[in-house]
Amino acid sequence: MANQWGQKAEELEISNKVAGLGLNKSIKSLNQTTDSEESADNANPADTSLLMKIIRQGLVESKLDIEIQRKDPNSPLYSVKTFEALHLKPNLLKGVYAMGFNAPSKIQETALPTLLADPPQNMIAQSQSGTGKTAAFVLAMLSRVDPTKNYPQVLCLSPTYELAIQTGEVAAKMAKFCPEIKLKYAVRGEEVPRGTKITDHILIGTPGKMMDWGVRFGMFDMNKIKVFVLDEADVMIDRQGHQDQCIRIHKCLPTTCQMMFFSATYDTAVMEFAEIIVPNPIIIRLLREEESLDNIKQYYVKCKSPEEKYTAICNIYGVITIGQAIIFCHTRKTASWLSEKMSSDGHSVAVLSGELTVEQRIAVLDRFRAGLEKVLITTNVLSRGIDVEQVTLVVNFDMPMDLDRKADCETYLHRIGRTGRFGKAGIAINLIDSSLAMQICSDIEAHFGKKIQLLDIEDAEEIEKIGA
Ligand SMILES: Nc1ncnc2c1ncn2[C@@H]1O[C@H](COP(=O)(O)OP(=O)(O)OP(=O)(O)O)[C@@H](O)[C@H]1O
Repeated sequence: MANQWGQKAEELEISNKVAGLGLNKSIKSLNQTTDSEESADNANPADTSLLMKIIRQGLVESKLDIEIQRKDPNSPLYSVKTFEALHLKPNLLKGVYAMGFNAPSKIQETALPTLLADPPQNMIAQSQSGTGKTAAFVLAMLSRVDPTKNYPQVLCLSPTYELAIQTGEVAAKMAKFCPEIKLKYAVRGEEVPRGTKITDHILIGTPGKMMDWGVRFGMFDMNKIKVFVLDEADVMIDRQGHQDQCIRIHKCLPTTCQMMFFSATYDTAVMEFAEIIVPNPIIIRLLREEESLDNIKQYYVKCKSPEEKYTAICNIYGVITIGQAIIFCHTRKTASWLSEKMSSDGHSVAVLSGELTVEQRIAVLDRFRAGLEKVLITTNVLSRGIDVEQVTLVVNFDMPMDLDRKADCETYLHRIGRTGRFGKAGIAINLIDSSLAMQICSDIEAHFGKKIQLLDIEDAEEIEKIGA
């Protein structure tokens, strides 16, 4: 059965998974601001997570420490350096190795012994995208199942259809040698006739479907659920609709149910919510590798119009040798105007903005990574998460600002900052065409305490110096 289920995941090739699923529609409906070409083009968090998952090429290793908080000092806590030390069922261990995992990742070292311990421990875990969270909770889910009992024992909630499918695929692969474990997607399109009792052991899906099956139609007994996983907890809880559904599902779970919340980020409100609904949790956080502005030479150029901004970019290009560049615009309209202008002047340009499906975004990023285009013009759909080593120049065609038109320092950092892994030197150029943009630039300078120098774009010698 696990195979059959795995087959379903495999049948859904990336193109099927991400295209034609109304994702484009969901981007628009979830994020009103992307509706107009002329309004700020921002990222939808669920789409960003999906994009990150799909484009990731492997594990993000971290040398940073894990921070652990536990309310109950008696709860066991130890870490493992090998998967054998977890005493998994042999076929599960075989599945883990078949996936090419030789040793637990940093977050897995700490999370797994706790997740597998008896009596079960609740956990709230945070670590950045790509550090092995999904693999950790999926392994815990599979380990907890008693396959001799034919009813749902594990629920795993994801914010969207596509993210649920991603998690399901990991579970299917890991359970490859455990055909006795039955898994089922609780997502749109999956129908169970009324009056049927679900016999699968693990349900992975979205809150609406899970509510319908478990709470509204009683297709399984919520009281028998042993493990409840909330994946992408920040995205789940951030959206009011999901938060209500999560609470309603959670209320029907037995007090003995083990809760596992996993997320790349938790803002304060989300963490407060998590701590309310997860009794006595062990909280683990893998400190994230922060971006920094060290190694980045920052400049601003005064311009009077978008045309002058364009000329500024051309002047810079004419004088210094640039590996690859990313240019950030505020709206889709500006992004497409700029790309047309640059293309007609013979630059090889790619555009990545909010109207593209996740599949199209991946294609654009793949081409850019491969160096097929030298310039990537984008909006805030890509402020974070693209570590392209060869990018040497970042241009803020429009300065990042929040909804109150104030400096958005965090976005600025994500746009131009580098992590230690990609710590090569870079150049950032801010194009300033209004007093508001100037104000934002000064606020950013003050915020980071790092000088942003004026660059005279007419002066080739000066431009040459920045490339040196
Ligand atoms: N122990 C491991 N050894 C090698 N590769 C691993 C290990 N654990 C996970 N991976 C791989 O690393 C990548 C990232 O893992 P995973 O998807 O579990 O991260 P994540 O933290 O859940 O990311 P996200 O926040 O985007 O969901 C995947 O390709 C996964 O197959």
